[in-house]
Amino acid sequence: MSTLLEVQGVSVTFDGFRAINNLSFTIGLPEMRAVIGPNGAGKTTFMDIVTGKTRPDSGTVRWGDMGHSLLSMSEAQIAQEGIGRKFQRPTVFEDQSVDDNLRVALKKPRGPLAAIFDKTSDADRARIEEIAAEIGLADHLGDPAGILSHGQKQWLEIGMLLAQDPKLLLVDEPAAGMTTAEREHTTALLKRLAQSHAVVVVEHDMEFVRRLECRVTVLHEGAVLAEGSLDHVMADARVVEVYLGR
Ligand SMILES: Nc1ncnc2c1ncn2[C@@H]1O[C@H](COP(=O)(O)OP(=O)(O)OP(=O)(O)O)[C@@H](O)[C@H]1O
Repeated sequence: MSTLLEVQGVSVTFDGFRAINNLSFTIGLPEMRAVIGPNGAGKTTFMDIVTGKTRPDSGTVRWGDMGHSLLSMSEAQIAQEGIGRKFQRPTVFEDQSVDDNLRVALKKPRGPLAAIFDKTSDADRARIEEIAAEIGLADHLGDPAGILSHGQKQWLEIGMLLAQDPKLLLVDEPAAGMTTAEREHTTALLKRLAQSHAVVVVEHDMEFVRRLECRVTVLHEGAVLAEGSLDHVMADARVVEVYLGR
């Protein structure tokens, strides 16, 4: 496993309030990591920093073998580098088919002619089918995304991220609102993806985190409070305090 992302000594202040406080965080490739922490711990702000939406006041964010700084890149450049983010609410194109949703998400140079003639090459076709099989929607390629269940929409959005060939996937509360069967499917999908990607899952649901069977980072007041297996961090008195002491 090599280091893919290294956040070091990062701080962010909003109107005098220090939301991220000297945060350091490293993730390798491949790896699955769960990030947990009470409300306001800084989980969303952490993802905003990695994707370039929020710029830290101090610290470094390095990426890849060459340790390129993400802080000098735009949000679009960071996405291009291979960082994909999935927000909690699915944002698929409801009127378009599953197939079309995946096709528009494919990473490739799109000149004006490609857009006009809308050609799908054999390689694109194969990639769409491969992704649809991976996310469990191979039998739904012709269906409008709007008729999919909540869970299926979430998987489609993960598929749309995969179409961009990311190295790192940031996934915000993937299990929220899912049925038990959908949660199991999601766990299996994320675990498979983590064999060849870095996957960071921000999640409040401890049962879901347990099923991911991965290293857990606990954030509190914008810094890492504890790190290790879920059992390890949950046995830490400081972690118990921040969860139960409020
Ligand atoms: N743009 C902003 N302006 C002012 N304060 C902000 C801003 N963004 C975040 N904060 C504050 O920074 C702190 C960290 O917020 P953040 O959303 O990162 O926490 P979180 O761990 O994702 O919380 P939750 O689990 O509730 O989503 C909070 O106290 C929040 O109110």
